[in-house]
Amino acid sequence: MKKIKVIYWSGTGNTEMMAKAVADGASSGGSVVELIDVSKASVDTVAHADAVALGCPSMGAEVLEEGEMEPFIESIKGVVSGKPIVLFGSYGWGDGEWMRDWEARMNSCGSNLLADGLIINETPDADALEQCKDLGKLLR
Ligand SMILES: Cc1cc2nc3c(=O)[nH]c(=O)nc-3n(C[C@H](O)[C@H](O)[C@H](O)COP(=O)(O)O)c2cc1C
Repeated sequence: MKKIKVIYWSGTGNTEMMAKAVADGASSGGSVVELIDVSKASVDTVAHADAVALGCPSMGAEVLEEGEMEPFIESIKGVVSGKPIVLFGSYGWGDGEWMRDWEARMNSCGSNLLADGLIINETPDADALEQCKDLGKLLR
């Protein structure tokens, strides 16, 4: 059975809602799925996973959240080569630049990105949550 980790940071809950839906989709195939706040994740969490979903909203000026998510992504650079990964996150007023930069960064570490990063404007509606579930299914 596959071990799938959904690791996220969320300030006001929008990306957390996405993360729960991604985890829902990922578990629909009987895989073992764990939803983890990034503050409780480590390099080993990613290293020992068969597939990983990473979620973070656009923060700062089109960057990852800098206190926890940014250092975490930096820390996992050495263990993501070939790893099946999907990225997701909520944003406000931008055009998704943070996600494009994040994808490029994961690609440069050799990650196996299974889809384009899923970006949702502010609070996900029912359709957005379905998109999150579908994203999660790719990890199964
Ligand atoms: C400090 C701060 C910086 C932000 N910077 C951006 C930004 O550069 N681009 C953007 O599109 N949205 C930006 N936002 C909006 C958030 O990405 C948006 O509200 C998102 O839904 C928050 O997700 P969360 O509820 O998971 O924290 C920012 C929000 C905050 C609080």
